[in-house]
Amino acid sequence: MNQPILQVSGLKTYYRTRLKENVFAVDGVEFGLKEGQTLGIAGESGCGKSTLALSLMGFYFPPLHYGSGSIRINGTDIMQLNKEQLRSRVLGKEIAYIPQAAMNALNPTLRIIRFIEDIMKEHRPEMKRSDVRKMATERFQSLNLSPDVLDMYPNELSGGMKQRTVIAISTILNPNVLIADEPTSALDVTSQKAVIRLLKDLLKRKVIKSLVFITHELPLLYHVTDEIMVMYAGEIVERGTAEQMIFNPLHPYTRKLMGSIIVPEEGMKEHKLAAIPGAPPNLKHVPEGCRFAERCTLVTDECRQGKIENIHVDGRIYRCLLTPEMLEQIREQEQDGHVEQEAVNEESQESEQNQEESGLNKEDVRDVRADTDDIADQ
Ligand SMILES: Nc1ncnc2c1ncn2[C@@H]1O[C@H](COP(=O)(O)OP(=O)(O)OP(=O)(O)O)[C@@H](O)[C@H]1O
Repeated sequence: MNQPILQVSGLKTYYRTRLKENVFAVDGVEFGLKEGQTLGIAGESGCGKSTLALSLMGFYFPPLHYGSGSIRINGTDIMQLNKEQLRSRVLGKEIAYIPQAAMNALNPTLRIIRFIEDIMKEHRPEMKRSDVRKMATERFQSLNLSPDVLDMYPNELSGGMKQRTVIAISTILNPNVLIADEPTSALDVTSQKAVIRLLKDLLKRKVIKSLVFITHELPLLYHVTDEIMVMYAGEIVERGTAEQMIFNPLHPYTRKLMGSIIVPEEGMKEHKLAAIPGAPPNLKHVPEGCRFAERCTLVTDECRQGKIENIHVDGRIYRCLLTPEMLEQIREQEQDGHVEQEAVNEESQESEQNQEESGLNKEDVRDVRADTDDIADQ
């Protein structure tokens, strides 16, 4: 297949606090992204998702610092570029980033067209204002956004429309990679679906060539991305296809994450939640061995020693000492226990006590996917 558009190797980045302590927020991250690929990044709050996004953009401004590793975009290691080269050659063109809550950061005193004019002034100074407007109008029309929006102020737009407008502005230079950080959070379900439809449209029309979608809602990614990576305490602990990660997660953390997430969509409201006991480790003092060990029900002494290597199986990767066979055996035991528990609960009418250890009901996720696809096809 084609070469990766984005190739990240051994990336380590950290925050240097005012007290001169280091917070190792991204610690040895490796992954590649090819043309046409969509990759989801999921994990609890504070596991390093946004820091990874900032790092990929080369946004190293104190307190964030680059430690080591490489970030290659179309073969160019962006860590070898100076700030000016990064700004003129890479940002917005090769890789674009929509930060969390970007829609609330638009200057309220400017009409939408001004944001686009400013970008084009910087990157295509030869373009006349009238041509910029023509291009913006065509782009908005092609993405099913009303061109009337171009003459409106941000505060005149609804939350969902504002978010879609931000996405349209951020991709105006047709970046190879779009990184969207929690683009659907704080939106109602209808607006979430409209945002997802827009992202799919951007890919279909080849405005963008690949997508990285960051969220703490792992199941949401099933509708959006082909592959999913789960982050925990600065590391990638598992990567696989969306199908594998949602329905057959291997890493004990991914399994817990699947059992703990609130998905505000039809069909999932009945899903019983099981919070993950404990908290992630302090990233100022990362523990030896597996970083999830303190919260893992399958922990052994061995997990707390040395470096935990990635296991590669069936095209997926996970970081745990347990083999796939052992994990499968444990899953079967859990499921047996779960079925027995359900029978007891039915008898005693105490079904609320019944909490799943991991994994969603397959029908639930498929219902939501069908629902989203319906909307996407409209
Ligand atoms: N400016 C900062 N200075 C010091 N530490 C920081 C700073 N910003 C983030 N961190 C720490 O870096 C770690 C990773 O944070 P990050 O925001 O990347 O996580 P996240 O997974 O994106 O979380 P969320 O989903 O809440 O945005 C956390 O331990 C966080 O406390």
